[in-house]
Amino acid sequence: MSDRRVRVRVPATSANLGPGFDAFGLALGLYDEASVSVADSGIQVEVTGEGAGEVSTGDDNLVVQAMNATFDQFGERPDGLRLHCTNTIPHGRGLGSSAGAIVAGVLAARALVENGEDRLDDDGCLMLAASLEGHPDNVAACLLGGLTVAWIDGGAHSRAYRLDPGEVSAVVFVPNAPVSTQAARGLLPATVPHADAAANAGRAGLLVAALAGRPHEPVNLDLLLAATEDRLHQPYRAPAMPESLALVRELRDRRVPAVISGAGPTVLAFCQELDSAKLAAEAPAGFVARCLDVDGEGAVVQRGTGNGE
Ligand SMILES: Nc1ncnc2c1ncn2[C@@H]1O[C@H](COP(=O)(O)OP(=O)(O)OP(=O)(O)O)[C@@H](O)[C@H]1O
Ligand SMILES: N[C@@H](CCO)C(=O)O
Repeated sequence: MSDRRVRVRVPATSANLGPGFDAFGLALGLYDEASVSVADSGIQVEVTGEGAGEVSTGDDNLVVQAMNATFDQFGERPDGLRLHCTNTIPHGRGLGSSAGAIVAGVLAARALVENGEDRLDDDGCLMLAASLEGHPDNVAACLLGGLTVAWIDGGAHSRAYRLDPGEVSAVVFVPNAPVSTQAARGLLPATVPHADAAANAGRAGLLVAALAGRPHEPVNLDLLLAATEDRLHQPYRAPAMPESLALVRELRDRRVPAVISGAGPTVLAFCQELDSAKLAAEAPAGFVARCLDVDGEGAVVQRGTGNGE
């Protein structure tokens, strides 16, 4: 092991953004932090904030699983680990908590291994994290920050392209109860009508143009309204999150570009920063609203600073 301590900060992410199912991701300014130190024996996990008292504190903790999967790629596991997670990303809400946990684990393990960066490059981390998560959209945005478009080459190799979005803010409306990604994916049909796929392809292209067309200039929200239209996943998920779909419809009727964030049930609405507080104040009963900036940094690793306590 090279460093015996490391701290990793990972952003929340919103996947899909409407038409980009399993492809688009946006990093948001809400963060989890994992502090890890190598110990002589055993695994000790402490969690504060989101997930405390709920997620496992054993070997099957998601951050630990991702660390062990990464150590196994290097063919070396430390004798013991201390992990302290300080979480603010809510779980099972469509804000990329599982991707954050996986990316934190992969990057922490790589930083703890001798010459880790030379032996597992950033593309390798993306591939490993995506294989653990099952799809690449959230992990890509979590690793790289900004707006990401992810795809899978040859059925196995996850890749991603990062863009800087123009000036835009997000308000997330987070419902009280979670819906697991697994359950929300279970609602999707095996096939979709060709017309729906064609409609989504056009909107997905428009979304990249609308969000990333002019860095440092305000995003055109009228264009973004059209660009965030989706037919591939949101309608099928309505039975699991009817209030969220109703809120998406209500906001869109008022010309606010709103989507289901990731697998839901959070609703993400795009706006200009000046309007975000007003929009958040209109959160209906059952939702807690937060104004979030886009994160441009992605995951950040600090060596020698994790105390694992
Ligand atoms: N920091 C964490 N530590 C341990 N386990 C976590 C952590 N974050 C998420 N998890 C696990 O992942 C589950 C949530 O994952 P899930 O994929 O269902 O939702 P999500 O990632 O929050 O949303 P989405 O994938 O739609 O963005 C939690 O219930 C928990 O088991
Ligand atoms: N693309 C994924 C994101 C959630 O992890 C989905 O919608 O199921």
